[in-house]
Amino acid sequence: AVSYLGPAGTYTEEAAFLHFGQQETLVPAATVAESLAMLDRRECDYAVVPVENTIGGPVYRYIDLVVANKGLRVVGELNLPIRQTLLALPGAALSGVKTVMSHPQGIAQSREWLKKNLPDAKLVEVSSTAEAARKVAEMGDPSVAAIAASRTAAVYNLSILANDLQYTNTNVTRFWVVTLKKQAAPAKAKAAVVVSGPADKVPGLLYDLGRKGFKLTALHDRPAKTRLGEYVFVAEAAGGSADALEEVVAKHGGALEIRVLGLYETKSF
Ligand SMILES: O=C(O)C(=O)C[C@]1(C(=O)O)C=C[C@@H](O)C=C1
Repeated sequence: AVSYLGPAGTYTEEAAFLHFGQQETLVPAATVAESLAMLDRRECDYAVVPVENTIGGPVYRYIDLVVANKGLRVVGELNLPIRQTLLALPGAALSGVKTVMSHPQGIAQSREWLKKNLPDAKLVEVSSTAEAARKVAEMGDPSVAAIAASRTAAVYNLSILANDLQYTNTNVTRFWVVTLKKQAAPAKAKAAVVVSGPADKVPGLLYDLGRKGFKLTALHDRPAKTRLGEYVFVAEAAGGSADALEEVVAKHGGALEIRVLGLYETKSF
């Protein structure tokens, strides 16, 4: 089974379905933390987690949760185009909308549209886009709207008041598929490594990764919570081999603490 940030109708559910199809049961969780806890409790084998969006940037809360659980491995990645719609009760009018609810990323992606079309609306952050839609249906108040996927309208019997709220039509969210299970890595893949230590030791590591065929695709710095100048970096790089990665990790493993978070293939939709 696969856990995802629920309820039914989230983008994470769509990503999970695109990755696993009918092969796995999809199980909604109230939060990403809860969806990862389901792996610890062996209730699910995999979890799908949003990690980055074109407009909203990295979802640090979620990346930190994945990194904090040292047994987790990234075994897959999906890039999913995100088109945001405004959902409300059937019969509701855009001019009557006073409150807009969504996941923080949904609000961030729609900020320009909201400023132009609903400048006075109160913005309320909830746990997911589908949770916002579910709440709109439950409240039965036509002045409350949700930013969510168009397909989510049908899940909660809502109407679409507006389409394409996202700032750009190249809006994409990146998801990781994570697991506690041991799984064979593909021969040539994208790699994610968690690197802890002083910042000045990192360029050497990145240089050697590049030399060995890994093209850097992302670099995140998170607080190590030890002292200023020390960080937990998450570096992602594509195109190298497992052997080359092992070599580079061995070379730099003295100056830095390096953990391979995963070797995985990327699917873009
Ligand atoms: O709320 C959802 O529908 C989610 O799946 C979460 C999430 C995210 O965390 O970025 C996923 C894709 C979109 O960028 C908006 C929200």
